[in-house]
Amino acid sequence: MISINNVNQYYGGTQILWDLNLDIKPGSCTCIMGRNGVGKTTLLKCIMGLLPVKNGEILLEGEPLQNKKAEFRAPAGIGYVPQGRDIFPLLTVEENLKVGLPIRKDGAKEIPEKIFELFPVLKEMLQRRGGDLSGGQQQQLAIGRALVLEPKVLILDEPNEGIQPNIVQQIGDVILKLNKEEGLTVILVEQKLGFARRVGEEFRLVERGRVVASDRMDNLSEDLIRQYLAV
Ligand SMILES: Nc1ncnc2c1ncn2[C@@H]1O[C@H](COP(=O)(O)OP(=O)(O)OP(=O)(O)O)[C@@H](O)[C@H]1O
Repeated sequence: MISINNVNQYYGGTQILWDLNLDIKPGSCTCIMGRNGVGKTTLLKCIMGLLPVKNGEILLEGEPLQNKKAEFRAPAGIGYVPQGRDIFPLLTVEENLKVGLPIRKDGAKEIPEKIFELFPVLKEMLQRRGGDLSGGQQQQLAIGRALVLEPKVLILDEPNEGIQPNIVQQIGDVILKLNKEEGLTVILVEQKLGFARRVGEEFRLVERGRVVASDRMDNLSEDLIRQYLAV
């Protein structure tokens, strides 16, 4: 579904991603894990075209993405929920959700009802400003906004950071439903091991800008956790 081949990325003179290779299977839920600062967010931003890669390939269903502008990602079928959510605080919930509609190829003008089935709180708060929502509600809005495009792949960067446990549970339920029942491919940067084990089928461990271990989540051993995740 998404293949990343030998990607190198730099901030100025500092190299962050080193010949990084990653393969995401269609219909899988893959957790990208690793300690703080190893390059997980940088990797997602490269996939989204928000950061340039020096060399290497990023393929979506075999099509190269790495030289295409960021605006190409959403119409190509990639939904993105960035770290820190990044909703529009002065726009209403409804306006936030409608932002992506013009990109839809089918010309749909209305927010799909499914968004409100997944996140009923968004329907109750349609006219509320995004910035007035709680952190958890903003996260649900950010996920809802990405889903309005009915993407093929949903990429989430630490969706549970700073979120209260009952909303974390709900976000987990939504990810499982989208992935297991609807076959949506999910890529998730996740630090919380319990959450990663609950929703993830596959893991990729990142260390110093490289993927150092890839396997099924069932095979995430105590040894790997000690080596690459424990602080
Ligand atoms: N805009 C930037 N300019 C320079 N260096 C940066 C920039 N953004 C990130 N970095 C550095 O790149 C490295 C990787 O950062 P990145 O945010 O990708 O890590 P991460 O694995 O997502 O960490 P975290 O779990 O803390 O979010 C870090 O050393 C970070 O300090």
